[in-house]
Amino acid sequence: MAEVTLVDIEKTFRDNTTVIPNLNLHIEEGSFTVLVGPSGCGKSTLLRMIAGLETVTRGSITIGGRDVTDVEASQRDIAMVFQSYALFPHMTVARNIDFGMRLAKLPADQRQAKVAEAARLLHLEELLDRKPAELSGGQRQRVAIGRAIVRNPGVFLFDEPLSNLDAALRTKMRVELAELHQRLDTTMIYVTHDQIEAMTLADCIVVMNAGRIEQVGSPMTLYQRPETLFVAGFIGSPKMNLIDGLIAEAYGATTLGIRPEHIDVSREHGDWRVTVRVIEKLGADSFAYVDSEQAGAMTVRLPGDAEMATGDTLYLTPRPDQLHPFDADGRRLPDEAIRRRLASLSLV
Ligand SMILES: Nc1ncnc2c1ncn2[C@@H]1O[C@H](COP(=O)(O)OP(=O)(O)OP(=O)(O)O)[C@@H](O)[C@H]1O
Repeated sequence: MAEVTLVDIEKTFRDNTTVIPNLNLHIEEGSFTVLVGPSGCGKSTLLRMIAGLETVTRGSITIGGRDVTDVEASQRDIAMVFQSYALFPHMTVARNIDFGMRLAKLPADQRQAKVAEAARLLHLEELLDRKPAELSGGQRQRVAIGRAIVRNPGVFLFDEPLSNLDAALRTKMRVELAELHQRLDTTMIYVTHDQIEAMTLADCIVVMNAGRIEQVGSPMTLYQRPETLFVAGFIGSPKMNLIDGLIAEAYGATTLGIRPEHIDVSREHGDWRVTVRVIEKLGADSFAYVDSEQAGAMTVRLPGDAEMATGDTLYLTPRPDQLHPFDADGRRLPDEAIRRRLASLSLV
């Protein structure tokens, strides 16, 4: 188990594109940290630099207190699991898991015990004699994780390990990964562009945008208190409503955010009169996509059994304590700004 610290990291590729200008990050020992952000923001590059598969242009990386900036990947006390599994097709599951330990010339009895332990942890006991082609996608990914586990690394690195799996299997593997982290209690750093994966797996999320860190925090902190407009729009599904114009200005903001579940809905009265454009029924909840003259297009959460139809008129009232005000640079305004405004409206 080890902590990871990145200081003043810059990455410029040989063609002179700077993908990461200057990044500082401390990853706690034993944490499950998820790097999340849109395609091309530099998540994989950052992970590969921690792994030692990519050099850093400037700055330093320490793992478990040891400066590994110029240390080879194999000597960094890490194990990496890729999206593509990278299994040897001609070897059995047991041989695949055993491979690194054979190379390292560990004694046979020790290797056997470790393969058996990994197989037990990952529910692979019945499959040890099969070849990768005889396994499902989820089972192959478990073998790849098994190969990482037997190395007993201080840090596990995962690069979008579930993105080749179908939705049902992804959910199952997500739960298994969370359990694995609880059992092993090892630092895990996980790259994904899927914010649901980030919210459910992480105890710490790092939101990246164009090579910079937007915010670091627990899933609920990012959800309840996004510090930037980018994080507000990125975390949460369906997305937070972001309202510009006069309504935002009335709160001293350039943009006002309100989540679909934080809007009270009435048929008789409220702040904004809206027309229902589309209703999406998901069972437990429904989402209404509505249009209003004052606030533009918005999404509102309703109970699953709400009787509602396209063209209906509704009145919406945002909950005052759930508003997120942002300035013209996309930075969150201090709470006092909104409290003052609400006080002047006698809402609090
Ligand atoms: N070897 C390279 N040379 C030049 N540019 C590169 C190289 N590798 C990656 N890049 C660029 O660096 C940027 C970040 O890539 P990276 O793979 O880290 O993004 P990502 O956030 O992981 O994206 P995705 O979610 O699509 O995998 C991209 O613009 C990419 O084109």
